[in-house]
Amino acid sequence: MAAFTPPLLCAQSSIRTSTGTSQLVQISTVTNGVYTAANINNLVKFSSTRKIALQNSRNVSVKPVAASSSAVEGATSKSDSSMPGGEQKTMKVVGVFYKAHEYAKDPKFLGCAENALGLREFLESKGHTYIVTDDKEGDNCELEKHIPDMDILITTPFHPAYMTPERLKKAKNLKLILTAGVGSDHIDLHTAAEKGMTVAEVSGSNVVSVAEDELMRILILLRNFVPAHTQVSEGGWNVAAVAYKAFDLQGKTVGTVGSGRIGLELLKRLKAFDCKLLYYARHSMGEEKEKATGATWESDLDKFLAACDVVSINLPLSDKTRGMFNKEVLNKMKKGAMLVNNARGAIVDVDAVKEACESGQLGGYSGDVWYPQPPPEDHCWRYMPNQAMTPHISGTTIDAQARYAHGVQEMLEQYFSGKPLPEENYIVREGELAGQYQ
Ligand SMILES: NC(=O)c1ccc[n+]([C@@H]2O[C@H](COP(=O)([O-])OP(=O)(O)OC[C@H]3O[C@@H](n4cnc5c(N)ncnc54)[C@H](O)[C@@H]3O)[C@@H](O)[C@H]2O)c1
Repeated sequence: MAAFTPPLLCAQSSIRTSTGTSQLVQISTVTNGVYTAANINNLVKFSSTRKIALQNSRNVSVKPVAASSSAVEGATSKSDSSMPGGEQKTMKVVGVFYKAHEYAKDPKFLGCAENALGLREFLESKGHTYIVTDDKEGDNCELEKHIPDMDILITTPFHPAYMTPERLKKAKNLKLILTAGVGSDHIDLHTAAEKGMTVAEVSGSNVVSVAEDELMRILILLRNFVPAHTQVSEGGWNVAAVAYKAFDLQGKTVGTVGSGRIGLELLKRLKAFDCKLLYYARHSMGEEKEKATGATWESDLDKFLAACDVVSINLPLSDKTRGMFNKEVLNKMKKGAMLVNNARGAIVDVDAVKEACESGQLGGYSGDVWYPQPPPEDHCWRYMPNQAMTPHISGTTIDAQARYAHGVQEMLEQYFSGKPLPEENYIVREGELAGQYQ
């Protein structure tokens, strides 16, 4: 790459972020001399001392700086063995999304099978074949027909296409699996790694959507909202039947298990409610984030559980977290504490949660994640007491759909032009699993 030149509209430029990393960005708009750069494409080696404000991973403000021949040491794009390297090969792309039927009319509803993440024109104009289906279960489903010759698979956690070792082994041409959203546990990541496949998701795309939803669930449980709403919808009126176990959030101890992107966003939101905030994590999130949230790190899970009135789970589903909230762990929580789980259904033991809701060990359980998805009609969580369950909705708001659809298109563009994907999106790369899945 040539030496740094002041950014022009629609040009690419290397910048150094406030966190010290260097990035290649696409300059898209300019207001009052401040350039907005989107589409962070690439990591480059770069030694400028210029600092810019990194607002979030996809939106950077860049002040133009005079050209300097010493600014760029040289851009080194890490090559990725799975990239087509700029070949013009046409590919078979398969997308698996939930069907929206009568709700699909609004074109902004990008996440459904009918609107196919808004990718059809983009893919077909490049000569690629784009097959989209919601039919993902069993040996005779539509997805199975395409597994042997698909090149790219796009899936979503909201309607997960379970990519078992058997399915991945049959997928002889499959090189790239993209998750429209966050959480790629529906893919057998170890097999994908063994087979040299790349798995990537749109990291950060729906973390605010989930954190807002978790805050809502915490309030819904504490206020005993669901029985109150059911009561009036059914023609009843009984204040006592709700008020006997309705509580304020203020003054309670609320904790998140996991303090990654969602855990942090939740803590930031909870700060306004004047509660005591704890987080359980493998590492401290650092002084700056602790100060910003007012949260305290507890590295001992037993002590953490014993202290919390409300616990929110914000972990990926991995070999280490599967079944983590079993009967023994639930019994370490305060009697009557509330549990919110928007992470993954399989992180908790289904029967242990049901029994704890029945016995009152859990004062309430709320979440939007199940295993499998969709769950059977007779799944016990639908019928247990003290629950505020929903289908998997928190990360698929219309706003989140726009972000993850954009993120998927961006990754496809990168892949087709032989460039690496945004660093933070990789879940499996060159045989290695991302840190959060280890
Ligand atoms: N319900 C939804 O719609 C929805 C949407 C987005 C994400 N999610 C789920 O939430 C999860 C978290 O998302 P995120 O964006 O915050 O991810 P993240 O990678 O930013 O954070 C995950 C955190 O968990 C920690 N962690 C992993 N294993 C751990 C262990 N064994 N013990 C303690 N900590 C551990 C990691 O160190 C990391 O800090 C996703 O993996 C996904 O499963 C759900």
